[in-house]
Amino acid sequence: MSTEAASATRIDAPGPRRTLRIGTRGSVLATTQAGTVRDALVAAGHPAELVIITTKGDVTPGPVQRIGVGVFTAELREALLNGDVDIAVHSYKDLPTFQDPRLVVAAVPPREDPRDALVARDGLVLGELPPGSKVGTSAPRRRAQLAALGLGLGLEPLRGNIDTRIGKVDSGELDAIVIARAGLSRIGRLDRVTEALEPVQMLPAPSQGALAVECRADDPETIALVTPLDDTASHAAVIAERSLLAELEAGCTAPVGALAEIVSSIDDDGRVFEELSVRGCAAALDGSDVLRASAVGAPERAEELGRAVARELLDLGAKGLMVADGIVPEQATADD
Ligand SMILES: NCc1[nH]cc(CCC(=O)O)c1CC(=O)O
Repeated sequence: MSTEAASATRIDAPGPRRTLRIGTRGSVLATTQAGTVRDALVAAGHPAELVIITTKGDVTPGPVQRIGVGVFTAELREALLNGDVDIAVHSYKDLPTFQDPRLVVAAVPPREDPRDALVARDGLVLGELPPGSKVGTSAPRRRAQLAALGLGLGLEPLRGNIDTRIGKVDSGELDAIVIARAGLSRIGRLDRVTEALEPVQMLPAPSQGALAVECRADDPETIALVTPLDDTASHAAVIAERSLLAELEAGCTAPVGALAEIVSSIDDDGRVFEELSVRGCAAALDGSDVLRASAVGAPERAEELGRAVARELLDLGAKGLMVADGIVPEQATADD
């Protein structure tokens, strides 16, 4: 077979094999996450490579609340819209709730355990930390819920990548930190978790532990390649949690927690069926008050369930609680 014939065969084949370009931030966590998407695409026979993109959140020090909306995601979305990459992989909770109509989240891969994790000195759990212990976390949601526990902990600001954060416990600068368990899991550091915080004490950030695999809305070819990576249960949970957040008109720096989970129920005839349980909370920043609400229903009604829980929180006075604390929803962004 001549070279010409070989190349003619390739051109005639359905869907010529271009290498898919996957945009990601450059941190170990981000490249590990995006690497799982690349590996899944390659395993399915679609060549793919990572393209590192630096975001404002990577280069700007200081509290993320002050830097602006979408600090970890705006440049990735720009690269996607410009056609510099075909796919962007984000930590879902870093995405603003506003969805650009030119982009679609084509897949939510199976979610990691969404809980927050305590990484404390000497293997301590939360209840063993003496009053006055220095606990690092910048997310208002975590600060508020920790304060509400009434343990007398000293809450300290915390930013930087996961290793930097853990380093503050190792050096003795802090007694403990609270970070997403999913981040530790993805980079193989679960051994450092001294307690996974139960959602009754600490509801995670909406969509924590989930990835968003985003494509251009006008690129059906890439969307079709990415769709098989979607996990229906994870996707439904994230839709519920984010519609809750959107209905509250709050961003990821608001003291709002949400967790949706598929649970098994039994009907009158003894048949097992699946439902989506949605829990949400809105807290005063100082932890003086935490409002809670929940709903259960068919997973197909994820968006509606999330909104219903949000409306119940609003009826209970969530807006006043958050606005009184100086949280301006329009400025809210992700540092959770
Ligand atoms: N912007 C911070 C951020 N974005 C995603 C994660 C962890 C992984 C996840 O929740 O999916 C983290 C770190 C943290 O909250 O401790």
